[in-house]
Amino acid sequence: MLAPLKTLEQILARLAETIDSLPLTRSEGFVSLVLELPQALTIAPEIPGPQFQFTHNHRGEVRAGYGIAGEWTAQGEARLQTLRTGAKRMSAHWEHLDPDETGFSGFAMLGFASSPVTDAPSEPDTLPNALLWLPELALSSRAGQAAVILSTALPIAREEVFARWKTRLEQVIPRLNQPALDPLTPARLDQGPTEPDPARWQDLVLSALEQIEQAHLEKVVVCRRLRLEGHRRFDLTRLNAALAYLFPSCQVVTIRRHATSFVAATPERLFTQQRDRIEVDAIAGTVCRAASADRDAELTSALRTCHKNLHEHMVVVDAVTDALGHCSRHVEPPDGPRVMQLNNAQHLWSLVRADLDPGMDVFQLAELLHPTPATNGHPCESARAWLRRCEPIRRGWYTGAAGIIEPDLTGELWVLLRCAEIHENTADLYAGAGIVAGSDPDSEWQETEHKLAAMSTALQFA
Ligand SMILES: C=C(O[C@@H]1C=C(C(=O)O)C=C[C@H]1O)C(=O)O
Repeated sequence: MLAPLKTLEQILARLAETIDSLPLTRSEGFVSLVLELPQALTIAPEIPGPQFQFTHNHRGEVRAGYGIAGEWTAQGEARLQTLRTGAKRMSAHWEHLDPDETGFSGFAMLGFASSPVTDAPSEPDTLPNALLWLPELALSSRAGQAAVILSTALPIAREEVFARWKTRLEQVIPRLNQPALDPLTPARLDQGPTEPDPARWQDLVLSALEQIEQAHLEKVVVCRRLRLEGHRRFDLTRLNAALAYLFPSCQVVTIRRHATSFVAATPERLFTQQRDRIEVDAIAGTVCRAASADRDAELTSALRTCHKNLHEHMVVVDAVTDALGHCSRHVEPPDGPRVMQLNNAQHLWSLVRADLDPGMDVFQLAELLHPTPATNGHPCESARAWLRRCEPIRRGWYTGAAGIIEPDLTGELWVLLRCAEIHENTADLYAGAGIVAGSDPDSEWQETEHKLAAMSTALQFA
């Protein structure tokens, strides 16, 4: 194994050898230079400045981006169309050079808030409503192989881009695969306010149930926010490592533009698109886990047979199947429900797969699928209107989506659940629960407690 400094030296030498083959004087577009890394990654380093990271332990995949080579932001009902226009231009004029024949290519991150409408003017420290982001330096690791991808907007002078890329490489490469940090003792976290409080939650769920009884709604997802204060500044490297360890089948997401970081460990894909194939996770219907194997098996079997949970689940499956019907040649019968077990909860989970109409891209699919009734409700517009009127918190990026966009504008988006906004030693955690006929306010509150435990447990180790 090469020492990190040796790796840096070799990559800088490779950059110097190859930079003259790049079309840097072209009048528009982007160019990416892909260089091989000697070793796969398990996690990407935390560096000050704009950064995103997606780590999936079971898949053995890491993708991360640092700095900004290109970015597009948007808000309002047309936000995804606006970003799509930028993305199409990027994709049409994006050249790759892969001298080491790694097979990796550049990628962008797409992410957006739950609602396209931001009521309050966004604070300087929050993420934009919707964001497409081509990083200056990206790391990609899968199947035991890894690459670093350097990108820039064109035209650019050779000296300028060389200096920029060199600075980024010097920041990132020596910190790859550093030995794991020594563990800290788990820290006590102080509970701050929870919004809505338990009394307001009761009112909110009862008022949702009234809407359901009057047949204005079939399902609506009610959410809450909990503030936790740590006794030390949360360390994102430790937090990512703890989340990846505790939730190996989830996508651990970190997005940071300013001082506040958005972090999630989500089990739910909005979709994965590979060429004309799509796969969607329909996840809804939740019970907790139990330490005793017998009790745990009882809970699993109760989940499988509970009418309320099955109904809550099928609302999502049907809505996803229906949405895919609008963009597919063939939608397969849903595969499920099976039970997805995480260490803090178990969910009913179905896979919905389809063969897409030709030419579909991530932006069109996100437009059709977001939000599913797993995080919003059904019928979609009535649930949205009710939530806008009654929900006491602003969701921000919680229940939005984020993921990786490939150069051909296919890709994968994850629903932003089990998440927190983190600033220094303060974390705002979010969780919600689907309300259908038969839901009980106290049990739904308990369900949000179990969901919040995903992040609060990991934060104790950060
Ligand atoms: C809304 C959340 O989760 C969603 C709601 C679920 C449910 O109500 O059973 C299950 C999984 C997610 O689709 C959350 O985690 O905050």
